[in-house]
Amino acid sequence: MKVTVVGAGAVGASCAEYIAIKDFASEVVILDIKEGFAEGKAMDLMQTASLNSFDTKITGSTNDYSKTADSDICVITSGIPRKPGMTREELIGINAGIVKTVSASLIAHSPNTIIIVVSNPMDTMTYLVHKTTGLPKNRIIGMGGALDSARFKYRLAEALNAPISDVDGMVIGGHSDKGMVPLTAHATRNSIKVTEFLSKERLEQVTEDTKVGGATLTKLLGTSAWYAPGAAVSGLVQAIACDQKKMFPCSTLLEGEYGLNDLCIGVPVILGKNGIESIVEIKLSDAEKAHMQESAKGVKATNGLLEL
Ligand SMILES: NC(=O)c1ccc[n+]([C@@H]2O[C@H](COP(=O)([O-])OP(=O)(O)OC[C@H]3O[C@@H](n4cnc5c(N)ncnc54)[C@H](O)[C@@H]3O)[C@@H](O)[C@H]2O)c1
Ligand SMILES: O=C(O)C[C@H](O)C(=O)O
Repeated sequence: MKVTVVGAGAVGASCAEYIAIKDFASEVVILDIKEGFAEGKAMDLMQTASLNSFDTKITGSTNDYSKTADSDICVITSGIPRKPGMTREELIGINAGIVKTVSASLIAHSPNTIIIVVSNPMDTMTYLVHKTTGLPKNRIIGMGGALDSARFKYRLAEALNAPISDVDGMVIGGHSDKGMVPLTAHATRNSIKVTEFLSKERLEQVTEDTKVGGATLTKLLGTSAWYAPGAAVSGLVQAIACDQKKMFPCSTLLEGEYGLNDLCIGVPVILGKNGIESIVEIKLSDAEKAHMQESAKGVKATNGLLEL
């Protein structure tokens, strides 16, 4: 199993590290445009192999896509992150050009690959990959919901004063400050709905804190987060590499599911060796449906800025 990660920055390196530590891939190639940067990150990570007990071989490449040839899975993290006060949507001007060029170069060397898009604004970048590469929809996956759900569980555990392992919950919708739809009515603590334990007001606070999770970290760090994003990507990569048939909310092209068309947005999917093996349609309340429609409107407005 060969995995390429484009972008050796904060998220790309974190993602490569988590993939290696989980020790399911034979090879991880990190590629960056900055001279020597990916090679340096790869060497530093390889020097953790004996300490962290993994056998995954990590190599780096300065923009030489021949090194990525025949990758089973490619992760795109290249592009600029936001600074405090910015929205993810403001990154479109620079990141669209990068994602378009990078995805074409990856596919030229790995025509059968599955692509995971991380660069922001992620739902729109995932749609761009659809529009420009012609890959089948099961092989283009946007990562956002897995991260947002992890943040949702963190906030739920905080509100419940419970260990995170007690808590389950999912965030669907767009990966944006306003577009996320945390499914509070479906969230549970050990199979009991959290609505049994938390007031409506406290759950509204959890929802709000979840939606601005990325912005909160960006304000604290001066740039956007990387540990949880890297871990979330590694979870998707592992589910595909190990054919786990796990359910994650991922951004995928919708063709009528959830009453939505011609956009990529986060919905629950099953991930296995073919990438997105199916889209799971769950029953939403009228309020949740309305939030999804509103979220889709936002994603479509950003898609409208693409020069296709
Ligand atoms: N979808 C998500 O949940 C999620 C989570 C975190 C970050 N992000 C996004 O991921 C992206 C990367 O964030 P980061 O914190 O790692 O940024 P970073 O600046 O640390 O790293 C980005 C890297 O991309 C490289 N790069 C730029 N253009 C390139 C090109 N054409 N080819 C190859 N490499 C290129 C840069 O040299 C840099 O090393 C941002 O757009 C950020 O918003 C998304
Ligand atoms: O917040 C960001 O801009 C980065 C990423 O999308 C995140 O949610 O951490």
